[in-house]
Amino acid sequence: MVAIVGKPNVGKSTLLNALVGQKISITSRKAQTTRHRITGIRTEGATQFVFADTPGFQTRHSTALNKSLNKAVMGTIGDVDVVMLVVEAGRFTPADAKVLGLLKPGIPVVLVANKLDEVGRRAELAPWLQEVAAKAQFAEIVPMSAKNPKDVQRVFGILEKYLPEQPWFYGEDELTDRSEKFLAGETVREKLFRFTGDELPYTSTVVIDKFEEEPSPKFGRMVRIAATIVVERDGHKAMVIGEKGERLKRIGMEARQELEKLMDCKVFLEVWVKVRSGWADDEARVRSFGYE
Ligand SMILES: Nc1nc2c(ncn2[C@@H]2O[C@H](COP(=O)(O)OP(=O)(O)OP(=O)(O)O)[C@@H](O)[C@H]2O)c(=O)[nH]1
Repeated sequence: MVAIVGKPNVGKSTLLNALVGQKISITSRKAQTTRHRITGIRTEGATQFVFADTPGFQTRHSTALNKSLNKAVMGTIGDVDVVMLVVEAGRFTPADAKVLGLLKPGIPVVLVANKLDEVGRRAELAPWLQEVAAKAQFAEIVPMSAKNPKDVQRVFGILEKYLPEQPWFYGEDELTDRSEKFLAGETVREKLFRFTGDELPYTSTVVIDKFEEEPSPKFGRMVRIAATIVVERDGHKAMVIGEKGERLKRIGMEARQELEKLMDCKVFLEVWVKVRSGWADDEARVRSFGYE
């Protein structure tokens, strides 16, 4: 069991997807796009790596949503064999220190200095590496780029050393223990953020209202999905819908195409947009949307 922790936007989801070898978690330029603990599984030779992705640790705002996110981080890091603490190479901020402070003593921590490709000259990194080495007893410090396949491959050999000998938890071909319904919500959310760029606040979410499966003589299997994008303001709703509904159409179309590939079946997807102002501050509502 490997936990991937770190403040928002350092590249945890990118790293998880690269390690699993297939897109499981969503990534975006916007901070805090990962809201759930997502398990990705990779079996390499005799070793099975089970990864837990965690939401970026939010320290700035303290809404009900953020409290629930922070609880999810705490829940993940308690019971794993090794923790990968992801930071950006050349930077160790107070937010990184805060995440480090949450880690349970006794569990080995591999410090991943990600986005190495953004560091101009590697020699410049040496003093920084020395500085961070003094911050804690890291099992290893790994400067790398989650976008470089060679670096990612090297990570398996590093993590392996910290894993116990025991039977595998999952089958060799399994990639995630997440349901298709969950993946449907994540996929719509990824497209939503991709097509709205930085305009839409991260408090917008996606709720799956319907997920019905039926056999189909023509396609083998068919799934009907209804999704609602919940935003906080009328202005955000207009933004999501776009001119003449173009943007919403695009979000729905791309999400449907991706889901058909992911689930290997015919998908009918309806996407609606609703306004719920202030939902991020309402604890009961946060729970009803599935964030505990
Ligand atoms: N240049 C470069 N960019 C990267 C690398 N890894 C991730 N990124 C980019 O960094 C941004 C954030 O990546 P994510 O994987 O979504 O980050 P995250 O830590 O999961 O973010 P949260 O979900 O907010 O916690 C995206 O634009 C990625 O493409 C890397 O090795 N090099």
